[in-house]
Amino acid sequence: MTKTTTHTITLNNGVRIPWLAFGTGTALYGRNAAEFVRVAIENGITHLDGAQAYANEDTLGAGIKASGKSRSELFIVTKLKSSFPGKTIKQTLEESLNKLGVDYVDLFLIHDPTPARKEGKLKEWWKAMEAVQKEGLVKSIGVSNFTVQDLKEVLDGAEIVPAVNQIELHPYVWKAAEPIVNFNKQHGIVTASYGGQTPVARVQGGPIDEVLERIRERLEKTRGQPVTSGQVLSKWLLQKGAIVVTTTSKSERYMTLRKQERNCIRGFSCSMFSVNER
Ligand SMILES: NC(=O)C1=CN([C@@H]2O[C@H](COP(=O)(O)OP(=O)(O)OC[C@H]3O[C@@H](n4cnc5c(N)ncnc54)[C@H](OP(=O)(O)O)[C@@H]3O)[C@@H](O)[C@H]2O)C=CC1
Ligand SMILES: O=CCc1c[nH]c2ccccc12
Repeated sequence: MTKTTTHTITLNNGVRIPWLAFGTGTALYGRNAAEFVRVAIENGITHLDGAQAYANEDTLGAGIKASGKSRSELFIVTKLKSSFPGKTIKQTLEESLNKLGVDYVDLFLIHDPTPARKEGKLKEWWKAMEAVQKEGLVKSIGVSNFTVQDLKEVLDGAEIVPAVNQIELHPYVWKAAEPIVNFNKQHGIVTASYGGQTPVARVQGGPIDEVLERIRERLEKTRGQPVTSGQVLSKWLLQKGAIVVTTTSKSERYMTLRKQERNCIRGFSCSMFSVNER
């Protein structure tokens, strides 16, 4: 198997997380993700973003198995679903591990603070997250869609600071996201982004199109090779210090994703990143 270069960010517990992740939600939600995941891994992507709510952890697991990659070469994420009546957080995680066919995940996130917030149970949920990390079922724990207020509540009395807060991040939500990104940074929490391609994938014709096009053209000229608006958006995320969780349902875009990582990082010196061979 060929070795690939992976750009990683070091989390607050010393664990290294690959900067680019392949997501199994949105386009792949509830679908058989196996072949998409296998091909993503074949194209050098080692960070796989799943969730209990995506209803496809079993096929994410099948794709991982079919890739032939050893467990230590992959970074597997899953997220706690919003509601799990009659079960404990640990039980839902054990079900995920079973479906994924692994005995630990690299990162386990609380997907959505809303239900716990409503019931005043954010601290209780976080205690249960800390417990599964201590038991070795997950290497790192974190959160998703958490506001500054949610984070403050969890940090008050936490034994383990969340390693990651995965949030929607692109220029159209920057005003709302900036305080969260800053708070994450101040507390050693790595920001992971989703929805980063929104300006090209979902809101074409918006006010930043012109700026994106200007930057794209300039980069294309200086690099002497094609640059896409999507790459410009990923570079924007990189400059904010954010992990990029993206996805595609089209095989022709896999190579672009990998190229996107190389092109985004090349020529951008950032002490946050380390490069390692896998
Ligand atoms: N924590 C959370 O609450 C959430 C997490 N996520 C995670 O993040 C992952 C990615 O989320 P998502 O919001 O889809 O990510 P992106 O914003 O990166 O969007 C990916 C989508 O953009 C399309 N796309 C990519 N490039 C282009 C282009 N140049 N022109 C037009 N369309 C393009 C792809 O379509 P195509 O298939 O045609 O290539 C794909 O469907 C999810 O799979 C999930 O794992 C997502 C949402 C919420
Ligand atoms: O991951 C993105 C979609 C999703 C599924 N469940 C939740 C809960 C809260 C926010 C987003 C999502």
